[in-house]
Amino acid sequence: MASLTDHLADLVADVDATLLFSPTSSFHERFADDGVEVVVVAPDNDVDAETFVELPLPFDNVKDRIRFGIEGAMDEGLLAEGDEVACVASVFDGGSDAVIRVTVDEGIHTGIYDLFTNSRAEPSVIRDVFEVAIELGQKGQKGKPVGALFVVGDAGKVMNKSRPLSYNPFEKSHVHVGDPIVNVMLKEFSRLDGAFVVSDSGKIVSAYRYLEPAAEGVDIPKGLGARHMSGAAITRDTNSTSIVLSESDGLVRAFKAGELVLEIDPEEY
Ligand SMILES: Nc1ncnc2c1ncn2[C@@H]1O[C@H](COP(=O)(O)OP(=O)(O)OP(=O)(O)O)[C@@H](O)[C@H]1O
Ligand SMILES: [Mn+2]
Repeated sequence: MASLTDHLADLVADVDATLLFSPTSSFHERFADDGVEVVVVAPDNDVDAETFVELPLPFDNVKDRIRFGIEGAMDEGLLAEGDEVACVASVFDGGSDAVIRVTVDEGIHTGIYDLFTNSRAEPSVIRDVFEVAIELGQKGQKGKPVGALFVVGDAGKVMNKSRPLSYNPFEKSHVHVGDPIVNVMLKEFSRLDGAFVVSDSGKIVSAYRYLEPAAEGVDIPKGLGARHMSGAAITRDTNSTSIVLSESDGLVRAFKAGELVLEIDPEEY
């Protein structure tokens, strides 16, 4: 046991900050007089933490969750390059069951925090679109895998860089993503070709859009096809964010400024 205890002591030695992921109140209180910066990362600030980073998605992938927390804390000036951080998180459902030590550096920065907080679209809109894409990835359309492409934010410009493949079923309607009925409609229409265009505030502007962004210089992982390429490229050509569900590998990916910033397996949610 001694070596295990030593290892744990090493893990947390001389850290500059502790990140507590979704702590209970009593657990959080124990850190009050610790003498190091404590940052709570959670969906809500139920524990009234002084320094708090809001998690918009549960991020089942612990690396993504930690990246989100660290990038958020960096953005708020709580952490800086070179800092040593102890992250206390739950990997299984058993409360705070893991301690992970991370050195803050550029390598950890994927833009995952930026994706939600510095997009033109409201963070809740990005989250709602993610949720639709994740659900669609879990269930498919009538049991069959489907793909879908959502371009969120800067809708006017996105419309200018695209053309209709057919009649727009959302023409003149004023419906918003996040509304349960609308989410059912989006899933129905995922059989249609092309992209959904969603405004900054979450209004569904169009379905059936064929995107025609300039794709030169867009560098996305090899093996991804036209849906992903056009979805990535439009985010360089406009101020939008794309959320893409792949029909072939079932993953949900997000692109911003022409780059892949997040990859989620819906089966893990
Ligand atoms: N430029 C585009 N704009 C909008 N939608 C597109 C565009 N190109 C392709 N798509 C849509 O993507 C669908 C799949 O195309 P493709 O297989 O080349 O993409 P992919 O990136 O491999 O995606 P998947 O992993 O889902 O197969 C097409 O049927 C079409 O609906
Ligand atoms: Mn394909």
